[in-house]
Amino acid sequence: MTEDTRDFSDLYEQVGGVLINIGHLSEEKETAMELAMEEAHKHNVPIVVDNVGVSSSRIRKEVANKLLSLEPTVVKGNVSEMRTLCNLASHGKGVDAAEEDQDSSAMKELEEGLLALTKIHPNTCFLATGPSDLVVYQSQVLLLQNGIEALDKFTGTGDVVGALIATLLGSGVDVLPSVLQAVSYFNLCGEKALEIVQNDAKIASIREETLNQLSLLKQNESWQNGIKGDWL
Ligand SMILES: Nc1ncnc2c1ncn2[C@@H]1O[C@H](COP(=O)(O)OP(=O)(O)O)[C@@H](O)[C@H]1O
Ligand SMILES: Cc1ncsc1CCOP(=O)(O)O
Ligand SMILES: [Mg+2]
Repeated sequence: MTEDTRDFSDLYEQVGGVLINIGHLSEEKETAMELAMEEAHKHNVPIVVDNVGVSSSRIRKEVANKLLSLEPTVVKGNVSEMRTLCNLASHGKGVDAAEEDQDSSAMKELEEGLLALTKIHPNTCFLATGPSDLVVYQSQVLLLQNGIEALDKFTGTGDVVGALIATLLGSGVDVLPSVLQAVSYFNLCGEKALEIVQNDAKIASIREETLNQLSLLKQNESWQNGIKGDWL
């Protein structure tokens, strides 16, 4: 909502959760993001960091590491971005993940990399998104399987997932259920959208219907029955 540090004292009286997205980075924003995290801790507000584009520049990686050292509640990114955070080779370009980083051996390597990170950052939950979504929190590992391919084709999908996690954390839901429900809810919105637009499966139609479903899917009280995933 803001990058103006003068806003912080008023906003922190109102917010339940904060989302720090490094997508549009600048030197000024780096300082603002660090301050936002310090203030969040003072106000006991949970923090989500979205490492947008971290595979594509040295500066982003430095910023991501600095933000990680400030103990966010959740750190997320697509699988290529999270490989960069683990110091694994990443094929990510710009804000996009690469297919080479999504196969099963790459996912196993990423799981091990994230488990190693949780040893250093036991209070942070890590989420790597893609065709399967890997959640690693302390020694727990969860692989989620909902979603549709089109969610990788339009920009801003990972951003929405980050916002949903911050919203759930901000309303008092525990860390692991917040991440699990946010990812699964968004991906089920995509699945429902594809079902609805099947005769018009153009990218903008799927996008629009996925966004419609953000407010509609929850009207089905048993939406959680559609969640697919396994503990590893
Ligand atoms: N090929 C895919 N199949 C199913 N779901 C996907 C696929 N790609 C991405 N998603 C879903 O889209 C959302 C955004 O993921 P992703 O595209 O990896 O992140 P980002 O937008 O940050 O690059 C996540 O909920 C993820 O599970
Ligand atoms: C927030 C932001 N800043 C620059 S591009 C972008 C969007 C990133 O998109 P996605 O969430 O699909 O990775
Ligand atoms: Mg995306």
